Amino acid sequence: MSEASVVVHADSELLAQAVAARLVVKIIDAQAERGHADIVLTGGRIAAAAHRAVGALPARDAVDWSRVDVWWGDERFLPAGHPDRNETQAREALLDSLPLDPARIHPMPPSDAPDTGDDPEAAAAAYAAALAAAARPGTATLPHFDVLMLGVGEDGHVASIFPEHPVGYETRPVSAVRGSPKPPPVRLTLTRPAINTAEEVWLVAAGPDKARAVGVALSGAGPVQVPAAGVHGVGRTIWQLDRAAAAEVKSTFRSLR
Ligand SMILES: O=C1O[C@H](COP(=O)(O)O)[C@@H](O)[C@H](O)[C@H]1O
Repeated sequence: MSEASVVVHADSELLAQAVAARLVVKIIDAQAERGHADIVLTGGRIAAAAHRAVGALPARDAVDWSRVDVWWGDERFLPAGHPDRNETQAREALLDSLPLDPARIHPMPPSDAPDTGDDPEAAAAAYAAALAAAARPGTATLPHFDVLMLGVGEDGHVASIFPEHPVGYETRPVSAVRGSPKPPPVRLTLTRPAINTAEEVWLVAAGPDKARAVGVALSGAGPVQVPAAGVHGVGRTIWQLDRAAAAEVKSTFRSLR
């Protein structure tokens, strides 16, 4: 398991810009190394700000967007185009402005998909099949994720893995989530074993409401109690925070910007 590093930025705007810059460089490096890149997006407010920041970066043109596969770490199980879907928000904030190959954008199924309909378990299985179809040679179920981004909830949830929820024990790569404590109640999520195959996992959090969850997650909490404590990249795990979110992080971890 990789050691986590923590990078703290002065405020949420700088954090979003730094995440965006880091993402563009990561994609450029992955394309140089492998010919293409697989990135996993997250939802939430700081993710939306980072997506907008990528769109505003001149260096975005150094990426060959036609060779980027876009996946999601979780989704709110709602009809296609619903404004609360993580996919809808990412498309509006960034994806619609990039020359991506539509066949390489892989949203989790909506609740009105023609094949899986309003059945979240069927939708989770369909997403698992899409991931398996793109699996790297020699592995059965998942692509090589160059970078997988995660927001962090006030309760310490990541993706749609909520504290003490049965999904915290799931071993399949994708799961339906019923009874989410945060609306909407039905969601889809990559599970902890799937997340932990990514080369880099970035946990991104801003604002004072996240300080407690971040501090506890970095203090050795259990992964079912505090899901943010249980995720890591194979190569790197990077917590990218603003000062407010980092307020309860022990000083040994902090690298102030
Ligand atoms: O519902 C969700 O919330 C988290 C965190 O969102 P934030 O607005 O508090 O930053 C997000 O990471 C997750 O993808 C999303 O589905």
